[in-house]
Amino acid sequence: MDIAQTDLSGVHVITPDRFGDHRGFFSESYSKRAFEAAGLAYDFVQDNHSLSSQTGTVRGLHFQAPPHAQDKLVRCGKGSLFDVSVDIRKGSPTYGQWVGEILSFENGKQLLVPAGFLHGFMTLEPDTEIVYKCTDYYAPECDGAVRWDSCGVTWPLDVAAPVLSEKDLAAQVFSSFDSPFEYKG
Ligand SMILES: Cc1cn([C@H]2C[C@H](O)[C@@H](COP(=O)(O)OP(=O)(O)O[C@H]3O[C@H](C)C(=O)[C@H](O)[C@H]3O)O2)c(=O)[nH]c1=O
Repeated sequence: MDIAQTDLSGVHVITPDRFGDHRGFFSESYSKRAFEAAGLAYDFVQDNHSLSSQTGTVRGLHFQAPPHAQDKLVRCGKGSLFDVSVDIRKGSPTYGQWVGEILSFENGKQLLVPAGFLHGFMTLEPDTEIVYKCTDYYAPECDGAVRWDSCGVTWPLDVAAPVLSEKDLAAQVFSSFDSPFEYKG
C-alpha cells in the first residue's frame, strides 16, 4: 500500500497493492495496521456508497460540521471520477487551496480527506460508483455545502450544466462561507 502526502497537509493519495492472476486481482482496499504504521489513525464507523448514472455529475462540495465532522477515505468502485478536497480550516496556511485526483476502478487510487476539508467529485463516465469510509455517522443537522464552482477548482470536464442535486444548486458561494473549522497546526 502506497501512502503519499499531497500539497494539502493531511490529504493523502493511497494506492493499495493489487495481486493479479488469471482470475483478475485481489487487493486489501483498507488496512488499519498499514494506516497506523504510516501514522494515520482513523476510527471509521460508516461506509457510504453512491451511484452517479451520468458523466458530469457533481456531488459536493460538502462537509459535516463539528461535533460530527467526518474524516473520509474515498475510492471509486466502478468507472472514474475527479475527487476534490478544499482546506477550510480558518488560519490554515493553505486555507482555500484545493487538490484533485482522478480515482478510478482501473487505478485503484483512494483519497484521504480529513475533517476540516470540503469533499466533492465530478464523474468522468456513466454509472460511476463511489465508496467511502467515514469517522462519524451521518448528522443532517451538521451537513454543509459550498458551491462546486466557487472555490477555484479546475474541473476536468468543461460541463456547461453538471448534474447537481437541489441542495448543491442552492449551496452558498465560498467567498461568503464562514467555516466552522479552525486550524490546529
Ligand atoms: C451523506 C448521507 C446521505 N444520506 C441520505 C440523505 C438523502 O436522502 C440521500 C442523498 O444525500 P445527499 O444528496 O446528501 O448525497 P450526496 O450528494 O452524495 O452527499 C455526499 O456527497 C459528498 C461527496 C460527500 O462527501 C458526503 O458524504 C455527502 O455529502 O442520502 C444518508 O442517509 N446518509 C449519509 O451519510
